[in-house]
Amino acid sequence: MKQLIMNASVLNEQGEAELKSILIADGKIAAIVNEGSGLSVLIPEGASEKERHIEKIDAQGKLVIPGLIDMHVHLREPGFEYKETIATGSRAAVKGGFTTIACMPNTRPVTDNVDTVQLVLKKGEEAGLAKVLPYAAITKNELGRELTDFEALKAAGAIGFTDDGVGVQSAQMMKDAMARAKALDMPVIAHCEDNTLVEGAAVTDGEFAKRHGLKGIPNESEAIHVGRDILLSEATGAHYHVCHVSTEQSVRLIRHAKSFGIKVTAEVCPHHLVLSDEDIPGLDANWKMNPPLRSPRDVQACIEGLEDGTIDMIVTDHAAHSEEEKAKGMELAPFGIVGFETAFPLLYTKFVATGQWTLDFLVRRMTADPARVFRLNTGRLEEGAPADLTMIDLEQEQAVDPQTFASKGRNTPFTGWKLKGWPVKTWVDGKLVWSADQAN
Ligand SMILES: NC(=O)N[C@@H](CC(=O)O)C(=O)O
Ligand SMILES: [Zn+2]
Ligand SMILES: [Zn+2]
Repeated sequence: MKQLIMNASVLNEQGEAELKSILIADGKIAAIVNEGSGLSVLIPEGASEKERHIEKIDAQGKLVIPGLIDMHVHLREPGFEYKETIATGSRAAVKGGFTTIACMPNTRPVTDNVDTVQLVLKKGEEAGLAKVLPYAAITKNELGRELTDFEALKAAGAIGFTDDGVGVQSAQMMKDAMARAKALDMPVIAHCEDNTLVEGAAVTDGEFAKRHGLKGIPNESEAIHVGRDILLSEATGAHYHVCHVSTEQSVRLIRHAKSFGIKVTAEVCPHHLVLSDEDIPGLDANWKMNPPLRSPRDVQACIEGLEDGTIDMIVTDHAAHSEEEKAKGMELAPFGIVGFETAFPLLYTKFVATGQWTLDFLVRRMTADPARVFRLNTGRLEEGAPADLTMIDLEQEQAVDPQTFASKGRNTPFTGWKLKGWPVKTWVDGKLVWSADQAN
């Protein structure tokens, strides 16, 4: 059946909002016409009764954008279903306006084999919500000792290689990985962390660590890998994508590499754009993630990097943990926070509502830019594109309440934050997969 979203506020090429009607047919955007053009332009003359039947949805002037894309998420299945499952994670994703999500391989077993890649794809399809794209591990068990079978993993449907959760410690291993990825025209996505510089620390090396007598994670532990891997990307020609950039030094290195035409791309998380270590209220592990919250100067560098295109896209690094795990305190709890259900309103409120960014800029960094970097057939509002769409109520203001999350994870530092710009409906391939007014 065809659907018509009427009175939708749509951003045009110039980033200006215009009122449009969007016709969806066969899971695709069939037409986008000026509001008020009438149905006659959409229904061919002599159309049958069936062709004339269109379900109408009145957007009432709300924003409709391409479905958000999140290229860095943890869905925990298989192996850690008590934290999250592919079904609960996908539901949290579409509730947050995300229609395509790429999940990390630090599951149990690690997604280092064909069966697990296929299992993730199958569970993603069964959930029938967001499009779930699996990454495969670079090394077996993410132990950094032996490369996985890149050819077979690509053939099974993996979209890139990463040992996220841990850095690949050996430069030779990373170089071999990039050479093989290059031969297969696949990206290498890297969690950048030199273990010899970290040694069990939980927070950044800075004011907060000093005040609480904690060991610190220095900026160089990230940037050393970024610098090393940029050189390896140059040597091998591989597409190298930097995970969750958090330091001024990493931004500087990536900017420099891009100016030399090296094939490096990068992502940043909302929390690294909005919070610094100075905001951490105490030893609450809901403020613990990897990389850690850095100094205000690093936050500023990440914002500037995103603004000038050094950093290509925003990702959530959605990483659910159980309440018991997070109750262990700052030093013992696992790293990671959830992100799907707060990302858009958080960034809209902090950067767009304040006038620092245009709405179009924020939307591009969460849709067209990740689609371009990872060559995905989505992320654009265009005739013929898949009908992956998100409707957002820019006026609705609401406090973040983790008890209402669709995710199993409640681990967020944003509890109680009053935010605007909440997603209200999400379509994937033309199917309405989430609607605020139908949610319980
Ligand atoms: N980001 C995190 O703090 N945690 C991630 C791992 C990771 O992304 O490195 C996790 O799997 O929990
Ligand atoms: Zn990581
Ligand atoms: Zn991650």
